[in-house]
Amino acid sequence: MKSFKFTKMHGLGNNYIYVNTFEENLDEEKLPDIAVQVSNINTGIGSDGLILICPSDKADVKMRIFNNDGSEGKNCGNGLRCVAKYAYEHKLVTETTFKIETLSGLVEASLEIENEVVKLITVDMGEPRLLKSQIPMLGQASDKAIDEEMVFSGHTLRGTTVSMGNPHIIFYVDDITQAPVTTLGPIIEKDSCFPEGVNVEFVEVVSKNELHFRVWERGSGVTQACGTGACAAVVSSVLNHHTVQGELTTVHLAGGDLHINWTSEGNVLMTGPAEVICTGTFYL
Ligand SMILES: N[C@@H](CCC[C@H](N)C(=O)O)C(=O)O
Repeated sequence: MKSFKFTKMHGLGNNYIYVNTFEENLDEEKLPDIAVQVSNINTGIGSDGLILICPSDKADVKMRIFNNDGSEGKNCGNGLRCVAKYAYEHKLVTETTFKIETLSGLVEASLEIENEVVKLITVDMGEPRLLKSQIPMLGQASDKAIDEEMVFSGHTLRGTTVSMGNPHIIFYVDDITQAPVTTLGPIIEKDSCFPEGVNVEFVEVVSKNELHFRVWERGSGVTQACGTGACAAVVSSVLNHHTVQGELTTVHLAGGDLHINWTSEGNVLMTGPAEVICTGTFYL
C-alpha cells in the first residue's frame, strides 16, 4: 500500500495537509485526487486542501497548493507562512529571510524566532495586479474593476477585484455577521465573468486601520482565513478610500488577525502566525 508522511498545519484556522517532497514522492497526475482524499473529514484527515513543499531552482523552496476540490491554486497566503515555518524548523533553509516560489511568482518570507521556534512570519507578497486581464475577468482588458456594479444571478452588487497571484472580489457590508458568504459566495465563485473562478470576500470597515473579513474560497468554500484574500481586501480598501496606503491595517478574520500593509512602494506585506497541528502517515 502506498503511503506518505504529512504535517497538518494551520494559519489562523486555514488548515492544509503539508507534504515535504524533498523526501516524499507523489505521482503528479494523482495530486488532485490526493488533495480530495486527504481533505475529506470522514475518510481522510480533514483539511482545506493539500500543500506541497518542493525543491526549487529559482528560490529556496517552492509551494504548490491544491484546494479541497482538487483544483490547483496559484498562491496561498496562509500556506506561505506555514511553508516558511516548516522550511526553517526542518532545516530546508538556514537563513531567517528567504525566497519561496509559487505558481504566480517569487515571494520573500522573514521570520521572528523564539527558542528556535518560528512564531511570526512576514511575507512580502509583491504588488497587487488590478487590470481585468490580470484577474482574469471579462471586460476591457486594460480596465480595473473598482466599486463596479455587477449582477450575479439577479443580485446587483458593487465589487472590487484584485489579484494577489490568485483572483479575488471584495464586497463591502454594513454588518459582517450578516454577510451572504454561503448564499452568494458559491454563485459568484463560478460566475462566467471569471473564467478561472474567483475567491469571494466580504468586508466591514471598522476604522481607517481595521477591517472585519469573511471569505468563500474558490475550490474550498468557507474557510477560517484567507491570507491572499486579506491582502486583496486591504488593497481594495485603499482603492475605495476606506484605509490609507502605507499604513498598517489589522484584518479580523474568523480564525484571528492578520496585519497587512500595502506599502507606499507598492508591495503588500502580510504578517501573522503559523502553527503545527499534528504529523502522521497517510495511506492511499
Ligand atoms: N487560503 C488561501 C488561498 C488558497 C487558494 C485559493 N482558494 C485559490 O484557489 O485561489 C490563502 O490563505 O491565501
